[in-house]
Amino acid sequence: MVLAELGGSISRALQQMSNATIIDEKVLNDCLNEITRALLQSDVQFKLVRDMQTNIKKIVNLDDLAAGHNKRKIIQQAIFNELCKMLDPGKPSFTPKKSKPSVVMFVGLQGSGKTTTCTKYAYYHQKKGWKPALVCADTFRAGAFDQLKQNATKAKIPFYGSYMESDPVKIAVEGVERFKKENCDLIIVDTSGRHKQEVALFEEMRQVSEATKPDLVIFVMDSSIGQAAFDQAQAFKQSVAVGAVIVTKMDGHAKGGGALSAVAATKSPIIFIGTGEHMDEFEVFDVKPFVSRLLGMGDLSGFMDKIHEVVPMDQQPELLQKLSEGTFTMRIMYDQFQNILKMGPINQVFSMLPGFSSELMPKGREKESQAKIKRYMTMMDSMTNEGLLNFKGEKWAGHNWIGLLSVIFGMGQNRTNPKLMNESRMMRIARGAGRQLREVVEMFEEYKRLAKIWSKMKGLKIPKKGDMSALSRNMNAQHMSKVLPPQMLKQIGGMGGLQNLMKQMGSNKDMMGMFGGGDK
Ligand SMILES: Nc1nc2c(ncn2[C@@H]2O[C@H](COP(=O)(O)OP(=O)(O)OP(=O)(O)O)[C@@H](O)[C@H]2O)c(=O)[nH]1
Repeated sequence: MVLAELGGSISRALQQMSNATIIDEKVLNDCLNEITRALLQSDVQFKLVRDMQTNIKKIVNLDDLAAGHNKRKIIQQAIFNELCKMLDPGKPSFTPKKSKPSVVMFVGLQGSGKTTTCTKYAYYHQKKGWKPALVCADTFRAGAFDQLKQNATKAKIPFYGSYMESDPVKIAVEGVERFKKENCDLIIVDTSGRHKQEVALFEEMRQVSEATKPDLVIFVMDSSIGQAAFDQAQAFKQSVAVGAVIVTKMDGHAKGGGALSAVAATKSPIIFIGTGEHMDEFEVFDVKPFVSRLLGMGDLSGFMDKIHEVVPMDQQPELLQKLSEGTFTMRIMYDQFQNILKMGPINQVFSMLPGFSSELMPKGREKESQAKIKRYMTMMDSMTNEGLLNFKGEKWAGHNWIGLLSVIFGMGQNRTNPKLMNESRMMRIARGAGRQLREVVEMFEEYKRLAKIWSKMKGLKIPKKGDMSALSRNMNAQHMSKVLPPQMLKQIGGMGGLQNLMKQMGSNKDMMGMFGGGDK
């Protein structure tokens, strides 16, 4: 994932500092130099990096800190805050209100992903009960209207545009008027991304903006543009009142530091990120959880939200009921595998867990893990005929997705040969699924390990959507150590490392803040 390397480098710099016995000027400088180098390599603008370094040095004056102060904590907090500051211009963007018509104009260079992002933005709001509409005011690029029309049709969103009209201002005004009459509450205007001359493009943006009077102008940028981001964002800002940024292609291999520069240039927050070509690959952007993930501190609230997002509402009470009965069946495992596959890029989910930056997840493992789940599901499909999906190998109580993920990533406990059922039944399952007997045995091993791990998760309940208090009450190192899979605990540095991590984050409340939580 984008910025993963940056996160990895910063985490390492912090870790090295934590390993030092005494935190003196040299240790602090080494740590800051390492972070500076990482930021510059990620294409973050030089001035921003220099300012960050100066600010941290101002906050962390080692001479002034009395002996009793936890210097590590203060330094880490300062770095965390400065990174957040870089991404947070300090004022929120305009937020459209449902049932009150808002006009949102999208600007950005051709190829930035503007048209795709317009549809994603519309689709996102449509799912939340809005009535969005799309207007294509790009008359420069042949095919622009067709592309928007195609996207809009797929998402069942009304659209407006013209093959004949060459005046973008006229189309924009007509489209906005029409959709206002039709009571649409989110009217999205897509604009050109290229002109014969750059000056003409910016003049056109100014005119469209003047004529449609948008409530919000969103600047769309490709995360891979590097150092060019600052100038590009600033150029748009000088022509129109950019109020928010959306960064696209965060799923690629770009360095991504340009995103930070765009925030500085426009003094506007990033509100969403694009993480793929598909309509659903679009995420709300929150600074604190993002930086938290970047530094390998996890984003538990995002993780929980993701779970609530993918476990269908109607399945949630039934699942919880079954769980409280303490019965873990193959059917439950099957359903949860299905949900995990829906969770989207598994890497992304993984990076929300504390102790992991996404860099720690080796490339290629993602596909392997997904293939493994699919393989197990095929075998379980063949069990349906055997009536085995209600099979209960272990009694268990409590549930935890961290455990499930750990199993999928092969980080569970020692393998033991499960004598769960006789060989002839297993042979039948293998034949039915067109797989080897050894693979069926492997699946049962996974099942057994899963049940065993989950049985240890008793007590950590997934809180209701938006309610993090239950989780926060449960959060102490002792509990976390039981909840985290052994491999993950090892990554953090064992019980000591976990206690350290939690101490460094300060109180539970602070920690939930770091994890993007707190009751919302
Ligand atoms: N991987 C990935 N591809 C994306 C993302 N967003 C857009 N794209 C792709 O980027 C390419 C360009 O996107 P468009 O939406 O056509 O770009 P545009 O900026 O609207 O271009 P103009 O309409 O010419 O101004 C398309 O192939 C999109 O599918 C993203 O978040 N991730």
